[in-house]
Amino acid sequence: MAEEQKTAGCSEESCASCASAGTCTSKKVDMHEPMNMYSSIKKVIGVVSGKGGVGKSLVTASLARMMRAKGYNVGIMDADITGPSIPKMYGLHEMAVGTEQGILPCEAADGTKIMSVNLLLEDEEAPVIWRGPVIAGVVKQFWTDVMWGDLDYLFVDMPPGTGDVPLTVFQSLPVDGVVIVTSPQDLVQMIVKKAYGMAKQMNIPVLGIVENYSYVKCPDCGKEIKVFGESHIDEIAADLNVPVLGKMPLDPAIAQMVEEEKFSEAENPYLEGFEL
Ligand SMILES: Nc1ncnc2c1ncn2[C@@H]1O[C@H](COP(=O)(O)OP(=O)(O)OP(=O)(O)O)[C@@H](O)[C@H]1O
Repeated sequence: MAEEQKTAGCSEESCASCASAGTCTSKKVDMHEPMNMYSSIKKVIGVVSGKGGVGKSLVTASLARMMRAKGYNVGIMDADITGPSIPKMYGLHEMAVGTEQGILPCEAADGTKIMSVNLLLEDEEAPVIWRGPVIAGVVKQFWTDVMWGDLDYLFVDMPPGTGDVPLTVFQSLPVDGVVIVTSPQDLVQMIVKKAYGMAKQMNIPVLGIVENYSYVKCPDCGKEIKVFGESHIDEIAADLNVPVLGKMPLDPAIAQMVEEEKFSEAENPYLEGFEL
């Protein structure tokens, strides 16, 4: 294995428990890819989940909307290459334009800049059947070849789990922090800990946890029904010493914004009151 591969992303903790500890002579190597020369990005925030289907894309877009409503310049990199959902949420169906200098992200109605594989495909319904290294290469290009312009925040919607693409993003992009999205189910503790453990090993701060599908509010009596059972997110967050940023119900109003492709007008009252 190449020296860079061995050391890049090693944290002090992972070095301490590594089989090569004490004998490893290699120095840490910065594997970050160069940002496109027409980009200036102040903060990169990854949105991760230990498993699929927890509403990670919805939380990514909600965080982007929250910062956009505060007046920040915001971008979303849809790194969920095989399951891209961000452009549709914002009603974007055009193709991104490329120039000699790079690719221009598409702009949503609220000014959010978006790049996704769906904005590069002739047919947005065509499946992406690419092997891991090709997908990882595309994600890197979203950083090196996309002309993001001046952004205060770039949110990266990661594919679920702790596989190849999250690893590429963590190694190639200067990620300032991650937000973990989860749902209140049996396996949640184990799954959140996996996502948390990966960020820690990569030396990336965990900014907090968002619980989605926490409850459903009865439209008649207002009672909160815990469809997936009682939440344990507060205990898990306390155990990991990270804040809970929000608990989101399954909300038909939010689902409708997505369905109508009008997320650029969406407000998510369940994710407010914190700084990123
Ligand atoms: N709190 C919520 N209220 C209403 N609808 C929601 C909520 N959370 C997610 N949804 C809807 O559920 C669907 C799946 O959400 P989303 O695409 O964000 O999941 P995901 O975690 O990104 O999926 P995957 O990880 O498998 O790619 C979307 O149609 C989304 O609009």
